[in-house]
Order: sequence, then structure tokens, then C-alpha cells
Amino acid sequence: MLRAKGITKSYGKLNVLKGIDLEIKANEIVSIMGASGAGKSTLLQILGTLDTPKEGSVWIDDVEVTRLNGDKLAQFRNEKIGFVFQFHNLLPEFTALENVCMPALIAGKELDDVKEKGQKLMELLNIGHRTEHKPSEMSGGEQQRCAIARALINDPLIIFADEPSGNLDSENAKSLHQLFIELRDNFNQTFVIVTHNRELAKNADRQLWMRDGIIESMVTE
Ligand SMILES: Nc1ncnc2c1ncn2[C@@H]1O[C@H](COP(=O)(O)OP(=O)(O)OP(=O)(O)O)[C@@H](O)[C@H]1O
Repeated sequence: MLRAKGITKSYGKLNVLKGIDLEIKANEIVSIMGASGAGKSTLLQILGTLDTPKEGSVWIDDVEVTRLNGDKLAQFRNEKIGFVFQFHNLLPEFTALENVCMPALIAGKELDDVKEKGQKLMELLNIGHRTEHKPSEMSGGEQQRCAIARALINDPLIIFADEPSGNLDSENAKSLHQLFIELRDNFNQTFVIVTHNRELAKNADRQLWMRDGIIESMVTE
């Protein structure tokens, strides 16, 4: 599903990633753990095509995404990749359902054609009663579920999540973690999740530990 080879990244003299090799299989939840500053978010951004490495390549579904740019990269990202961040980044002036449908609209679909799918995803994620709410009218947990529904709307190959439960209380964090597992089990979804949450990391199929820009160890559950 995803393969990365020889990934390096520097900011000035600071070598943040020092040669990362990684493979992620379809239908796998991989968590990325490690101390603050180890390079976790930088790696996730590069794997998710939001940033480019200094050296090395990333392939997703046999496409060398590190060679894509401009419209081709934007289209690949929109159609094949889902993102979930700590702060959900929902657009405040749109309803929850419109937010969920947004990546499909960007892909050129009409709202009327994707509304039903958006509604179904929201029901699946237990926020079906919130479709017409604005993000500010929803709880933190509901907003994060809404962001996950948005990540799912284009049936992505892989979802990248950066501290998805970082802003949630422990009850909401637990149910979000359960949701990742359900999506893997019932929809064959693949996740790469940067987290400091050990419970979430433990529920992953593999825990990847980073230290100072390298993968220090890999733990398979
Ligand atoms: N745009 C940037 N410019 C300069 N330095 C950066 C930039 N982005 C990240 N860094 C530095 O790169 C290093 C790795 O950052 P990164 O965000 O990947 O770490 P992390 O492991 O995700 O940390 P955290 O757990 O605190 O989020 C840090 O020392 C950070 O200060």
C-alpha cells in the first residue's frame, strides 16, 4: 500500500529525518510514537504528500508520489488520501454535512450527488443527528468524528492522522480509537497515526518508535 525509501529532511543544519525506510500494508493501523521533536509529524507530512523530502521516495499504491507535483499531486491527494488532524480544521461557515462533502465537491462532484453518502457516513460515525449543525454547535468529539467522515468521503486508500485524539477527553479519545478499529475491520481502511496516546498506539497493528529522525524500533501487536 505504502512504501518509503531513504527519506531524509533537513531544516537548515537540523537533520530532522535521517533515512527512513518503511512499508505499510493495506488494512493495517500503524502508530508512530516517540519523544517530542523526534520527527513524527514531519514524517507523516511527507508520507501524506503534504511535504517533500530532501532525499528518498514514497510510493502509494505503486505511484511514486514524490515525483508528482502541481495538479496531478493535488488530484492524487484529494482522491486517494484522507487526513485527520488534532484540530479538526472544519470550515466554520459550512454545516457539518457540507464539511463532510467538501473533498468530494473539490473533486468535481455535485453536493446533491454526495449528500446521501455524507449523511450515511455521519450516521455510521454516530453524528447523523448533527448534519445541519455548524462546527461551533458540535462537541469536540463530534467535530473530530465529522473530520473523520470528511476524510472518508472519497474512499481514500489511506488515512493519515496527526494526534487525532490530542484534543479530546479520555472518554471521547477511547471511542475515537474504537472507531479506527471498526473502520479497519469493516471497511478495510488503512491508517497511519502519529500519537502520544499509548492506549491508541497499543490498539494499532504496529507501533513504530522514532528517535532523533530514525525509526528506533517497531513493535507488532
Ligand atoms: N518548518 C520547520 N522549520 C524549522 N524546523 C522545523 C519545522 N518543522 C519542524 N521543525 C523541527 O523539526 C523537528 C521535528 O519536528 P516534528 O514536528 O516532526 O516532531 P514531532 O516528533 O512530531 O514532535 P511533537 O511530538 O512535539 O509534535 C523539531 O525539532 C522541530 O522544531
